Amino acid sequence: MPRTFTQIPLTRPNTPLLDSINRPADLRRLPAAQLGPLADELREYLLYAVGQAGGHFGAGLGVVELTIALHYLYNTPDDRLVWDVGHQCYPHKILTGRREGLLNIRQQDGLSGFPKRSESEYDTFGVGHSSTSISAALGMALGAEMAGSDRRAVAIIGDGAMTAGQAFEALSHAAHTRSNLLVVLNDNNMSISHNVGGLANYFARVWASKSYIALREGGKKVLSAMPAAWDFVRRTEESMKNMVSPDMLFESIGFNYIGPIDGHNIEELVRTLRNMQHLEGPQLLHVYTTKGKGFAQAELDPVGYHAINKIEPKPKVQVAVPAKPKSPKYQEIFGRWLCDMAARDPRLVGITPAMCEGSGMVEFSQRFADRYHDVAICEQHAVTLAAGLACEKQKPVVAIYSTFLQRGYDQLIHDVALQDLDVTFALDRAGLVGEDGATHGGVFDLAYLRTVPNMVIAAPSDENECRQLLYSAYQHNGPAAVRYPRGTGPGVATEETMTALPLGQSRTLQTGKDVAILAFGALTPAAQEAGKALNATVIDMRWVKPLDRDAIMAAAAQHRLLVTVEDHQLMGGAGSAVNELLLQEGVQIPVLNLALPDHFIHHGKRDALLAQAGLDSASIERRIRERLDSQASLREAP
Ligand SMILES: Cc1ncc(C[n+]2csc(CCOP(=O)(O)OP(=O)(O)O)c2C)c(N)n1
Ligand SMILES: CC(=O)[C@@H](O)[C@H](O)COP(=O)(O)O
Ligand SMILES: [Mg+2]
Repeated sequence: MPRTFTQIPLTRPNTPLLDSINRPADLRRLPAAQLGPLADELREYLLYAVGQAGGHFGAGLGVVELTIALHYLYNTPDDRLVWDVGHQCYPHKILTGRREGLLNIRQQDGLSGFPKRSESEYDTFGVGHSSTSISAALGMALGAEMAGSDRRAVAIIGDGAMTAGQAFEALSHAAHTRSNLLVVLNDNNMSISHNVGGLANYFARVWASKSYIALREGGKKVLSAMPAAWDFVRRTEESMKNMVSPDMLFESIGFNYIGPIDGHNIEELVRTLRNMQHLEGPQLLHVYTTKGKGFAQAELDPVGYHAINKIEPKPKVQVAVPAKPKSPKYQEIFGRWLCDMAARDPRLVGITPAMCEGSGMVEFSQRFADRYHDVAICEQHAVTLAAGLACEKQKPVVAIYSTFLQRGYDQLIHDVALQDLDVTFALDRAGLVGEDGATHGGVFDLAYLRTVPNMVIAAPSDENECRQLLYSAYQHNGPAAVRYPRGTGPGVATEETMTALPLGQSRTLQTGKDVAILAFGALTPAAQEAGKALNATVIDMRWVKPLDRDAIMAAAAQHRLLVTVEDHQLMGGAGSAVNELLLQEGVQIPVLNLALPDHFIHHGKRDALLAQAGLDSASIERRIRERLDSQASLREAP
């Protein structure tokens, strides 16, 4: 039985067995009887390391035994393990030579919080977004077949990730190719929030069906190579399964379904996986686990312990510091606006694809339960569902992380914008997100949204602007997006009243000379600071689409240099939009576009990453001065 911990160790625990494993080959030399004690040590080390570094917590604790069993039985890295989402990969990283590196996970230059091909040969596929593992593992299985290799491919996917369409697309195709692919369904009955929907209910019923479990336990675990005496048991089992088991689902698709088994019973895991290892064709092993397993509070509160912050050491000397009122995060500004708006407008419907807490929708989900839809990890469905609601004159608000809306892009164009439907997109985590890194960067949305006819896009510069622009976008009768960043803003108090700000109208924050800074969104305070030092004009543009044409033309006429500032890729972003406008208008003026460069920005602290990209106030000021200097020297040149 795995041990249960009640405290996160703050000093390095003694883990002699774990320390002897520097690669999975070391693990494979252990006698099976040592795997249980190893799981205890691994779990304790995991608690310690995540306490030191912060990061995803509950999911990793839930797959300690599964990770050990898979690396024990499969010849990794030659055999391919593909982790879905990847937030549960910390035990995998510990066993694959990155034990000490875990202390710096998600920190700049430290390990990535997700599997990453450039980090280790054991990380067979880069992830972060969910529900890709079966497709990728199937591709690997087919690739092995083509190369005449007998290497195996295993996808490990959670019940949350299994709700997405792509997972089913891949299952269906795997059934067609009959490839040697193992899908391990790690079912803990949790997404980040409680997993919702028919599939989740189905899995829960299976696990609850003790009679089926008892029958299966009394019988044979793997249905292959079955002696004749098992025929009767098998027939009985088949009929039981038809009542309660998901093999109705998976077997009718074309998978050989085994399970559910207890994913914390390492002996049973090893036995079952070993039996399945050489079965031909697509296999699905259903494993039942507990999110947060082994840490009492996380087991009780898996939502709260999905991820944790680093545990800060207590200062030796306590200094009395006057408490500073905590600024709300943008997600809270959104959540409050959503409740206020819903109280006013009975047509408002709030939709989240499995990100209730992160999107600040907990209060809304409780107060307006009949108008709240957590659709599970189904971004595409979320967008088209909203389109359908809008057809019926309801007012859907899709709260979605910028990075995850990438999944719903065709739906946004084809189902929403093309029909000019009245859907509001609250795009959270726009810009760099920090510790989650490149997989989660919300740095493409302006490029992919502003090319779409009928879309309007707002980029608020502070908390009150966010509230007012959400209101304005909601009032707009058509598709509208409001993008705002992860975390807190500059601390501007929000006005209770909501005022619709005119579409495509900016506000001038200060008037200066020579330089006009056109700031889009969250970097406006940094731009303003730079603008003060430079005595520049600073305009909070508010809208990326439509642009405030008149303000830009006036700024171009009155200054020597236009500067655009945004936390988005340079290509296709707001600065590009300004360039296009100037070109179309035939205006010739030097322009400096300050935005993110054309490479992926990996994990680290958001502020530090922005500074490195030259987008903090000091860098903005320096880059503008450099441009002014080079313009001056150009003018002086003979
Ligand atoms: C496309 C996409 N949408 C949303 C998310 C955010 N997300 C990360 S983990 C997670 C829950 C996954 O649940 P499950 O697969 O069951 O794993 P568990 O955390 O339960 O181990 C969600 C919604 C994501 N990573 N990718
Ligand atoms: C793995 C994943 O996709 C989520 O857990 C994500 O890390 C949440 O990000 P936030 O912390 O910004 O809500
Ligand atoms: Mg789950």
